[in-house]
Amino acid sequence: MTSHLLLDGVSKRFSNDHAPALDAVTLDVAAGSCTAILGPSGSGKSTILRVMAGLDPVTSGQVLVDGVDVAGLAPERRGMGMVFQRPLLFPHLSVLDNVAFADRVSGVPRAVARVNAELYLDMVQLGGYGRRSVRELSGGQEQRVAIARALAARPRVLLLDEPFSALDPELRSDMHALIDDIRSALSPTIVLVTHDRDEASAVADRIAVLHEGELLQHDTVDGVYTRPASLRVARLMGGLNEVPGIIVDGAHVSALGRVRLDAGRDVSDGPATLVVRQEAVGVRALGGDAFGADAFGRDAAAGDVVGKVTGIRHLGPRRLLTIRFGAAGAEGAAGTADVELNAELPPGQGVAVGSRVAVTLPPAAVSTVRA
Ligand SMILES: Nc1ncnc2c1ncn2[C@@H]1O[C@H](COP(=O)(O)OP(=O)(O)OP(=O)(O)O)[C@@H](O)[C@H]1O
Repeated sequence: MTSHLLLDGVSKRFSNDHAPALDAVTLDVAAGSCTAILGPSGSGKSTILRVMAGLDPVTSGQVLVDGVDVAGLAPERRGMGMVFQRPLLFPHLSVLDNVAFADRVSGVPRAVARVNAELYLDMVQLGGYGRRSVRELSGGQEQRVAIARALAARPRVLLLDEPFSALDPELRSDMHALIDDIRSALSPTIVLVTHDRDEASAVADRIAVLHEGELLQHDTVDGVYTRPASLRVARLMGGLNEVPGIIVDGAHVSALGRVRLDAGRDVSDGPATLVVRQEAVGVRALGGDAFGADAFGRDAAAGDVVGKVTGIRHLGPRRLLTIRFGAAGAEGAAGTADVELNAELPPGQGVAVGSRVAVTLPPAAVSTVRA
């Protein structure tokens, strides 16, 4: 029950007066995998799902399921199930009959359809709720029924359009676990639209980043976080550190000094902006204990660069430090502009505004983006 899904150069224009909602998007989703479509409001996330589902026709390009162009197929014949932000259940039907609906439409006798529906209700942990009216359900339960109803049509591709955005954080993480269960039991190909990067990384194997209808990057979760294809992707993924400079002999040179780059990256000479996640920056209080990411260790002094803490912001139990380098902070490479880095620290040892700290940038976490 799984299919390979390919968008090949898909564009969608709602009107000639406006920019396209999708602009020559090529997106390859492997059978049985889960891709999250992430992007700001208006970037084309819902449109991409709607053209996959056949709810909107493409302007150009193709949607291929297992290599077959589905342009001529009506939505219900594409082997896809869709779940929307609002569950859109049939209010006049019981929970069980909502889930049995797809079987009933395709001519399965009521008794058999109801037995099948029970199986899908069990899968979404609503066994025993079948006789209820949908009006008696909580928001999270309604969304589970909507998922069971989509699964009962045995889709090879499951399209989820922000289905959890109206739920509170605890329910959302229950739903993420439910998606894992569904993947283990049925292995459908899943495309999930979300504007929440934490949700994308919790649920998906890969993230596709959309901006103004353009696919900026489709990569593993680690890939989009630690090897962003552009500064826009880095920012959309919540990256805070951008250090302008120049690559010379395999190292990035800036106010941070020379930062060695992983040999596997593009290290050809020329202007480039260094990006490094705030969680990956190792910080050590000078003269004090080490803290920050353990992997860098307190003895990793060789690559350290010294700066001054100019700000601290609490992020729940963690803290986000702003550290300044260069003439206004501490030691920096002569002749280069001042620069700031952000470093996210786990709970534990304190550091005060004004303290001097040594910062380590592990080569595996450092990436560069061409200007
Ligand atoms: N039916 C339509 N008619 C005209 N323009 C549309 C239509 N649907 C979407 N658009 C436009 O296409 C672009 C992409 O819209 P879309 O709904 O796909 O974005 P989105 O990323 O899902 O946004 P959001 O996160 O706010 O839901 C927007 O500029 C939107 O105004």
